[in-house]
Amino acid sequence: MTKTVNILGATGSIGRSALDVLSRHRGEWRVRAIASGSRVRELAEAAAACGAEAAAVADPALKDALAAELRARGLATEALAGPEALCSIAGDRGADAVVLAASGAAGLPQAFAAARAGRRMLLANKESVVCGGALLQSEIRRHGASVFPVDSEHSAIFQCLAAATPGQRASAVIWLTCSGGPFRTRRDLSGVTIEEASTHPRWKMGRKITVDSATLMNKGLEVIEARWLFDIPAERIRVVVHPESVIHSAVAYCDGAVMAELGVPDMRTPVAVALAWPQRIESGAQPLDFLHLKPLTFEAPDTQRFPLLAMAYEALSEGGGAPIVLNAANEVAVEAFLGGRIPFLSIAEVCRRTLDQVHFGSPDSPEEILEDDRRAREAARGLIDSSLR
Ligand SMILES: NC(=O)C1=CN([C@@H]2O[C@H](COP(=O)(O)OP(=O)(O)OC[C@H]3O[C@@H](n4cnc5c(N)ncnc54)[C@H](OP(=O)(O)O)[C@@H]3O)[C@@H](O)[C@H]2O)C=CC1
Ligand SMILES: CC(=O)[C@@H](O)[C@H](O)COP(=O)(O)O
Ligand SMILES: [Mn+2]
Repeated sequence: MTKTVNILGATGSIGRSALDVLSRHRGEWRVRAIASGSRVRELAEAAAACGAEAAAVADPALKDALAAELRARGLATEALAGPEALCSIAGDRGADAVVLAASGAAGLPQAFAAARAGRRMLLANKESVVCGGALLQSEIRRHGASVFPVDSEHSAIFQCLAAATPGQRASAVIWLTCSGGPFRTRRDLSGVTIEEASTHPRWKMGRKITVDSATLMNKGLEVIEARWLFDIPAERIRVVVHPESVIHSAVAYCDGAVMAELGVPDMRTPVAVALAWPQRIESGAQPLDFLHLKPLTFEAPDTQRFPLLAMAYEALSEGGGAPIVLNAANEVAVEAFLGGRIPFLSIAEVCRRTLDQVHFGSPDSPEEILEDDRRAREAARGLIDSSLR
């Protein structure tokens, strides 16, 4: 029987990878609804390509523009708009799975909606896991939702942990691999340009996550993401720089065995794993050829040049609202960097100062998380504005 899927963030890098994988399995999967932030033309084009029944933009003011784009393509796709429409798509009980691939904390309400509706969650939006923390995980458990990580490292860990018993997990150590980003070997980061920070050495991704990879904040977010997705404490999550990005992460067991997942860097693989698990389906990714592999290398991360990785561990250890504050400050700082308002090195500086200045207890609801997020953003923006004066 054909299964149905909804995709949040359908116009983005992950969304397009998901649509590509799905296009290879039209007999088994049908796209029911898709959503994006504000790019209505791209969303209508995606609707035309995948035949979605409904399409939604986050910006409520763009509903008519979206409807016009859909009409212009002769589509009967229903046009929806606003944050509630996106949450309805995320929590749609008529869909067999939902891809959560919006960028940033904007994806948090959608993750809670999917969790509360007990959905099969194909989860790429790491910021919702970072900000949602224990609360999101408890909602997932309470409502019987299931999470299939799409982030490449977490997909690898998920696969490496698949056969582990609770006892084996209890002492397992996670090795999160990290490409090192574009500045792995660059000593002086003071003159980094927007273009340099927006070019990843291995992966083609959205702008925000690409800059996060350049600061190593992406790895910091992924440490926090791993802590919650796999219920493993930070002390047993280690980061190793592996510039070739062939090993996507590994799990070390107490008997010395290390399970790793390898492959060419192509996000269609983790999307296909999440979509089909426990089956395996064609993703379109090239096979890995061991006979033509260059040497695989490893080194320790440099937390002096890349302080955001250490800051993420610190936020985890502080607990409460600290991960929300760090994530919010980072989103504001990356946006300011991409807008040419602050230099690259100020991203970490803004995060450091916001983390020192803003403290919240553990939130009790998604609304409280969003309020903490809002207040942390305000503080980070204040710091940026005062530094520019
Ligand atoms: N790209 C990758 O390879 C990987 C990405 N991830 C994670 O996946 C998520 C998506 O990343 P990526 O695809 O690179 O990002 P992109 O910037 O390429 O795409 C972001 C998507 O989110 C949509 N969007 C923007 N604002 C909102 C909103 N308020 N509500 C709903 N959707 C919105 C965008 O719509 P619009 O086009 O209209 O702006 C777009 O479809 C991030 O959390 C990232 O960390 C994780 C691992 C790898
Ligand atoms: C593809 C993916 O999952 C990204 O998160 C990727 O890992 C970024 O690479 P680095 O953060 O290791 O540079
Ligand atoms: Mn990743």
